[in-house]
Amino acid sequence: MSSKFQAVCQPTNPNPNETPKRQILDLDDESQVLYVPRDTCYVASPGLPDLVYSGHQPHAHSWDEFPPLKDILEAVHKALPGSCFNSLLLNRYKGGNDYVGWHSDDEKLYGSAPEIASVSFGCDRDFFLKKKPGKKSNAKEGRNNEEPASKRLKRSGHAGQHSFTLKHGSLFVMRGYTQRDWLHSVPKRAKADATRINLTFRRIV
Ligand SMILES: O=C(O)CCC(=O)C(=O)O
Ligand SMILES: [Fe+2]
Repeated sequence: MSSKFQAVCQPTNPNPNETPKRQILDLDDESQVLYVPRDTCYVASPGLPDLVYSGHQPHAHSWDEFPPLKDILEAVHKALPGSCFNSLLLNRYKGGNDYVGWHSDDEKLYGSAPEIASVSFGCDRDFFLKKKPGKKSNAKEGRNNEEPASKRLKRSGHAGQHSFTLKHGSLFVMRGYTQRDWLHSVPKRAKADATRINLTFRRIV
C-alpha cells in the first residue's frame, strides 16, 4: 500500500536572514535543505483556499481517499458538539527524533479564534504550551512587577509552560485565543522509540 505521507523537503530559504513564520522547519546540516522533521499529509474538503505555511503549500488530498479518516472525523464531531471541521493535517513521528518546534496555527484562513481538535495514536509524546512573548500568562504575573527582575528571570525557565502527555486514543482541543496568544510544540524525546500519528482537525472559514 502506498503511503500518502510526505517527508517534505524544499530548497534552502533564499534569504538566510529570514526566519520561517512557523518554527516547524529545520535546516538539515548535510543537505542544506529546509525540512519538516516528521512526515505530514494534508486532507481538505473541495473548494477551500490553499493552505500555505512556512512557505510550503501541501497538496490537499480528499477525504474519499481515506475512509477511516471520515469515521474519525465523525467521532470528533460527536465528541465536540457544534464543531464542523473541513480540513486535517496529519503528522507522523517515526520516533523520538521527529518533532514539531514551537509554533502557533494562526494562519488567517482559520479565523481569529480557531478550534483545533488533535487526536493521537501510537507512542505517547509530550506536548508543551507556552505564552507568546509579550502575552501575560495570568493575572498574577501581570502584577506591577513587584518582584525584582533578577528573581523573575530565575524562575522564568519553564514557568508558565504547560506540559501534557498525549496518549494513544486521546483527543486534545485548543480553542479561543490559544493560537493568538500561545505557542505549542512536541519536542524530541530519546525514549519515544515508536511511531506516533497525530491528526489535527481544523476549520477553514
Ligand atoms: O503532534 C501534535 O500533537 C501537534 C501537531 C501540531 O502542532 C500541528 O500539526 O500543527
Ligand atoms: Fe500546531
